[in-house]
Amino acid sequence: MVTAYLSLGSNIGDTKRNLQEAVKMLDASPSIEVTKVSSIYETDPVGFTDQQVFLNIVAEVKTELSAESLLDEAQRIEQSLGRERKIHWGPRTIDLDILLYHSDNIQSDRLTVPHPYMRERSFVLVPLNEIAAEAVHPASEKSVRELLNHTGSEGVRLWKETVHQHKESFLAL
Ligand SMILES: Nc1ncnc2c1ncn2[C@@H]1O[C@H](COP(=O)(O)OP(=O)(O)OP(=O)(O)O)[C@@H](O)[C@H]1O
Ligand SMILES: Nc1nc2c(c(=O)[nH]1)N=C(CO)CN2
Repeated sequence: MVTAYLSLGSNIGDTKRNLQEAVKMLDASPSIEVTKVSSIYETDPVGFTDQQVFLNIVAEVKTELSAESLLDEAQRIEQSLGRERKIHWGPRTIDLDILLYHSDNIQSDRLTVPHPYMRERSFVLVPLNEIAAEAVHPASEKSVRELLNHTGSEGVRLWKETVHQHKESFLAL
C-alpha cells in the first residue's frame, strides 16, 4: 500500500461539485482509498491567465495501484467528468495531477513524479501543506513546508472560509 498525493483543479461549471464528484469517484475505485482532503482554495489562474479563477484541492490517497495505473484512473475520471483538452494550461472542468507517489522519482513517456511544476505552484503547495507539511519532495529532499516557505501563497485564498480535514466534511459542503 502506497501513499500518494493528487492535485485537483476546476474552473468550468459547478466547480465545487466537480471537485466533490472527482473525490467520490476516486474513493469508489476498488484499489484507492481517499484518506485526507484539504480545504478548498480559490486560486488565480497560473500560466494562461485570461480565464476564470480556479477551485483547487489536494487529496491524499492510499492505493495498491502502480503510479501508471493511478494515472489511468485519474484520466478516466477526467474524461467521465467531461474534461476536454483545448488550450494548454487553459480552462478545465476537472484536472487531476499526481504530485507525489510514495517517495518515488518516476520519469516515463506518460508520467513525471514528483509533478514537474509543483515546487513553483502555490495553488498546489498551500493545500498540500495543509494535509502533508512534513511529506518530502524526493527530487529536492525538501519538505512541503520548506517548499511553500520558499514559493509563498500569493493568489491562493481559502474558499468561503471553509476548513475541513475529513473526506466526509468535504463531501458535505
Ligand atoms: N505527475 C503527472 N500527473 C498527471 N499527468 C502527468 C504527470 N506527469 C506527466 N503527465 C502527463 O501529462 C499529460 C498532460 O496532462 P494535462 O493535459 O492534464 O496537462 P495540463 O494539466 O494542461 O498541464 P500541467 O501538466 O502543467 O498540469 C498527461 O496526458 C500525462 O500523461
Ligand atoms: N490557479 C490554477 N491555475 C492553473 C491550474 C490550476 O489548477 N489552478 N492548472 C493548470 C494546468 O494544470 C494551469 N493553471
